[in-house]
Amino acid sequence: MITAQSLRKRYGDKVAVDDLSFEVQPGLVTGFLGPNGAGKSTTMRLMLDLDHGSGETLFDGRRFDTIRHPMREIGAVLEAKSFHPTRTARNHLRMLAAGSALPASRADEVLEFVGLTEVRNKKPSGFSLGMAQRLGLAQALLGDPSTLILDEPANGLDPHGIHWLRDVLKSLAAQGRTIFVSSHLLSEMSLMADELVVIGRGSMIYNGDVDGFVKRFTQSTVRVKTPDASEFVETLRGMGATVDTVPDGDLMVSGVDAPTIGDRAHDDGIRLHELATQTASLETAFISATGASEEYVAHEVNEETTNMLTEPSAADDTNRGGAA
Ligand SMILES: Nc1ncnc2c1ncn2[C@@H]1O[C@H](COP(=O)(O)OP(=O)(O)OP(=O)(O)O)[C@@H](O)[C@H]1O
Repeated sequence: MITAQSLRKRYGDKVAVDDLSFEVQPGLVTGFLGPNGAGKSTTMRLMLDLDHGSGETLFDGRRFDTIRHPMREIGAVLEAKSFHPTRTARNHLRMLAAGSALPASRADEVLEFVGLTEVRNKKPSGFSLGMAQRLGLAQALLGDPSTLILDEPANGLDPHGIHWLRDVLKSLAAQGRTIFVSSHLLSEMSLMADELVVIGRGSMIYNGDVDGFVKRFTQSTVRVKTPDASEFVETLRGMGATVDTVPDGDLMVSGVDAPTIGDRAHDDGIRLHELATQTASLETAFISATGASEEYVAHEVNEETTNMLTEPSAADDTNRGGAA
């Protein structure tokens, strides 16, 4: 288990991580989410003593600096391409294995596991981002650690690679390991993570299970298919529901749950052909939860803002005229 307590980090006047405390449980995948610049990488660096700040992180009750062979307990990948510039992938891992009193054969095992056996004698400087991610994971798994901390491990992987990574992390968690992983791929995170830590501008927004996050930050909608729609709409609005009609005539109802709608339809003799609760996506919940804490806000995409990219300004016209 990881216990992070009161983590804080400033860069000059800027507070990058602001009093973050959370626990990461073994046996589960915990996703670490936040908009760009929210402080995820800084938090991970603080956890691993790679950055100076305040607060404390305990791994199964012990501080990082008291662990004799950290690679055998904590596997981490914070930067995809941080490998020795001249060594081959295999030698890079063999050196690390030696430093942690692990057998050299372990390098080949983890290379095989991540699918890099064919390129093991090549230098990682020539690797694609996806290959570098696989090598990073191999490095993290070298010491068969009980804890994994991975910053954006899916970045650069193709769809097969992402699918593979998900299966790997879920099965490592099922073995009882503690997995803490950041990602911007929310659809992937919704398939992979059991728990979430969500931050914005360095502060905690949510810590708990994925379903709880979606429920807290979105409103579920009930799709109602009925031949008596025009009659039932008024009833539903009278119950305080918000009702929209979609093109096929179904009603999209929010503010009242499906059992309440079904009971009322039954009482009023309304015929229901379908009643389905539609839960919002993790992406919708993320946007709702972190919108106010977004640091880098782009223009909304509409015709006017798109034209900013394509229409030459008056000044440009003048310049072009001058140059002609
Ligand atoms: N070395 C640094 N010097 C100054 N400011 C920094 C430094 N590193 C990070 N920051 C600032 O700290 C804040 C948190 O950055 P961090 O990289 O931890 O965010 P992040 O959540 O990992 O972002 P992203 O999702 O874009 O990778 C940002 O505002 C960033 O500009």
